[in-house]
Amino acid sequence: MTKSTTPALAIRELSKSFSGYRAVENVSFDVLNGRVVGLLGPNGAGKTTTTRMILGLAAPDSGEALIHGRSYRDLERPARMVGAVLDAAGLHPGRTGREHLRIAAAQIAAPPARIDAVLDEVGLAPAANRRVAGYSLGMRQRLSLAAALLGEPSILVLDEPANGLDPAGMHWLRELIRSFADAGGSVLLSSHVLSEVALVADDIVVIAQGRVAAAGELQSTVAAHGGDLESFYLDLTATSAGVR
Ligand SMILES: Nc1ncnc2c1ncn2[C@@H]1O[C@H](COP(=O)(O)OP(=O)(O)OP(=O)(O)O)[C@@H](O)[C@H]1O
Repeated sequence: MTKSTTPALAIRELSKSFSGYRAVENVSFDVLNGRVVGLLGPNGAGKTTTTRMILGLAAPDSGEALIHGRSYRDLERPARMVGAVLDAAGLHPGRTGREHLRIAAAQIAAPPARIDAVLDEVGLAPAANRRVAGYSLGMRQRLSLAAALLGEPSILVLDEPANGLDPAGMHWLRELIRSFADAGGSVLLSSHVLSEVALVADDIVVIAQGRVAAAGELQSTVAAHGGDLESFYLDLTATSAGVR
């Protein structure tokens, strides 16, 4: 893991508009080393757009997203720094899980031995030689996570990673995230499942209508409000029920 006193992720006044529509406005927050940060917000709040800017998949209009002090596009070996699970839709149905990982490993020059290691880590080894077309949603999520772990990154950016996982899978994912952070890694976890976030996150960032509505250490932030994470979240986002 990368040891550093700078934040693993430093999001600084990020803004992004689409055809004049301000999807993300002046968003700033940090993800510190060894912390799990839950990124929460209603549909259309700007979470995915923020995540895409962190990963260099969308260019901000202003502001910056720094990964250990550098933008994603300036990283020499980004997959060794950041692993991302955005959605499982990009998987080719005709390829096996192992073939997917072989291609991904070659792209980032990860040693072939990593393929079996990550298959074991995500519990997909028994299905590795089956075509992705026959995978359940939860198995596809596990495969995406395996690909994210190939480069042994110190940061994980996960967008709805629990989608499709069964209760045992959710428990497994929580343990994986927790042990990743306990070993010094950092996790940005975007999720609508508040109960999952409450169980695993150290810090939360709530985005509503493109802006940061609240950010801070989970327990103290929720305690200061009184009630639980759900009532806190619902109060903060009450004006943005329904998509923008
Ligand atoms: N490529 C794009 N072109 C035009 N508008 C976009 C584009 N990407 C996102 N938007 C708009 O920006 C806003 C923020 O979208 P974003 O996907 O970031 O929200 P989100 O918080 O991830 O939502 P969800 O929880 O539903 O995934 C939405 O109003 C969306 O319609």
